[in-house]
Amino acid sequence: MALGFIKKVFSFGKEKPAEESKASDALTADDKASIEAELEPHSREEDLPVSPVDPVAPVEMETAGGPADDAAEVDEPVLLASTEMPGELGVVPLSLLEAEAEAESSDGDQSPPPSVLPDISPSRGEIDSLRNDHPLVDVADAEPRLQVGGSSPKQDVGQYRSSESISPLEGEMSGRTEGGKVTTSTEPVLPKGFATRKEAAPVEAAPEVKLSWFQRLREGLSRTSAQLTGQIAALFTKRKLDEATLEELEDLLIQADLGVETAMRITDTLSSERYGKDVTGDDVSRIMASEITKVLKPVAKPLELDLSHKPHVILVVGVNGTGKTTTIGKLAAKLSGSGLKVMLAAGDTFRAAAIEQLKIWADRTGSEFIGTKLGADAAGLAYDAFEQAKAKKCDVLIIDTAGRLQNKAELMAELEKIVRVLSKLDPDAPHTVLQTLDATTGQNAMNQVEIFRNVAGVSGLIMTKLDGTARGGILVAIAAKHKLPVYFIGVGEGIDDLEPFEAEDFASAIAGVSH
Ligand SMILES: Nc1nc2c(ncn2[C@@H]2O[C@H](COP(=O)(O)OP(=O)(O)OP(=O)(O)O)[C@@H](O)[C@H]2O)c(=O)[nH]1
Repeated sequence: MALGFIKKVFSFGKEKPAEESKASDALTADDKASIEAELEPHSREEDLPVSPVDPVAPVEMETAGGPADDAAEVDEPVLLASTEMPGELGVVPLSLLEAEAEAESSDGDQSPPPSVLPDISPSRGEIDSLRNDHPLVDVADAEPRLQVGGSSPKQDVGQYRSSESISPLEGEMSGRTEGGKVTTSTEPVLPKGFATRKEAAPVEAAPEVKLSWFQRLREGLSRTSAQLTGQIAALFTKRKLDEATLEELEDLLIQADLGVETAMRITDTLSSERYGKDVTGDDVSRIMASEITKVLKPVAKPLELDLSHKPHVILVVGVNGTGKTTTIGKLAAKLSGSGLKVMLAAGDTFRAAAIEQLKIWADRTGSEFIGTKLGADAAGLAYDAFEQAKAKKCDVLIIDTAGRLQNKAELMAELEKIVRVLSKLDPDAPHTVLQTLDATTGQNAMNQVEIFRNVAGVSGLIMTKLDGTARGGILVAIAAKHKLPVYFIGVGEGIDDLEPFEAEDFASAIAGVSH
């Protein structure tokens, strides 16, 4: 296609018609040389001057020609394309170009108005000579490269884009000549020395992988297990099993909160199997997992519901912050998810946020909700809840309670009263007293079980936050001492992050072995 014209466009500034180059004539030869030298490096797109963004066409302008002053610098083989195509195929009507050329030739002032692209618009003479030189090529053919970004050439929207930002569609629209023939191609044909920059494929964010509950349990207990297995491995490096190593091992196991009873079970078994022989850390871990499983298996029980009660009343107790409210929400989700009608009662009347939090869980799980005002009598609320749950034929009523151990006497009195009131309505109520234990608290959990067991007659446990930096060893000690059922474990804050307690899983996570 109009190669002559393209050449002209590319060599703009070097072969200006006399009338167009008057402004630059004012420059000295030295000035010109320095300008040319300065222009030379602008062979890369990023070096081109950037114009203000066109509000009419706020599109992917990679390179834009500035107003007329800057235009003199665009002495580059930059292909031009329209961002907004006036008229058919975005071609500037010939009449406009002619009018522009006329205006230029008649205008005494040689510095063109900034809104026009005088530096690259062909003059009338150029257009005519283009016609004569290439009779088969319509002038319009050349013009998609010569664009004013609006319908009027007077608009200050001289958007120049490098060929790299010309879309394939535009490339297709802008026919070109090859060997004198008009061709169309989807890719813009670039001059030698140029290459189309391919857009880098967007980097896909790695999908967030949610760990399985067992992985979270393992991770939560990894501190306990890593510390323990590391110490055990160090203890048994190139040592035969003797009294001293057994004693040291027992100490390590007790420090890991497993309790004296379980620690002795492990050392006894190890001693009977390997006394006087070489022992590796793996041997100890395997025996440890097996002995812990034996301690936990009897307490890993499902939470039994007696649905003949309607409602089966579950009273949830525990120190504040151990996860009572969250666990109630998770339980409600499981129960209502299996079609049971559940009511949640906000018996922690000391904390407005606790009431609000339980209400949110009730809404989330489609459970009935009953609450009272802040500071109201919790036992009264428990009574009302029981009556209402009966009236509404709820299958399960779960009652939240306050857990401020710092006021132990008051707490004991309140819990005792709740239990007493409930048993007036049903001698077996509450049918389950669940205590939540925070796995990150370690040894303190043992004391908590003792206190709440005496006050509220705890009948089963749920250990929460086993996904955190848990110190799960204490559950083994509690199981060995209290033999209370452990129903579930909390492995996250989400509604589904409550798993039935499995002795083997827990034991192997603590011992750091796979099973
Ligand atoms: N990571 C983790 N966080 C938990 C788990 N269970 C509860 N939590 C968080 O522990 C915090 C305390 O939980 P709550 O349910 O409010 O505890 P609470 O015993 O009802 O506390 P009070 O209302 O103050 O008596 C909240 O931020 C819970 O999201 C769990 O299994 N894993």
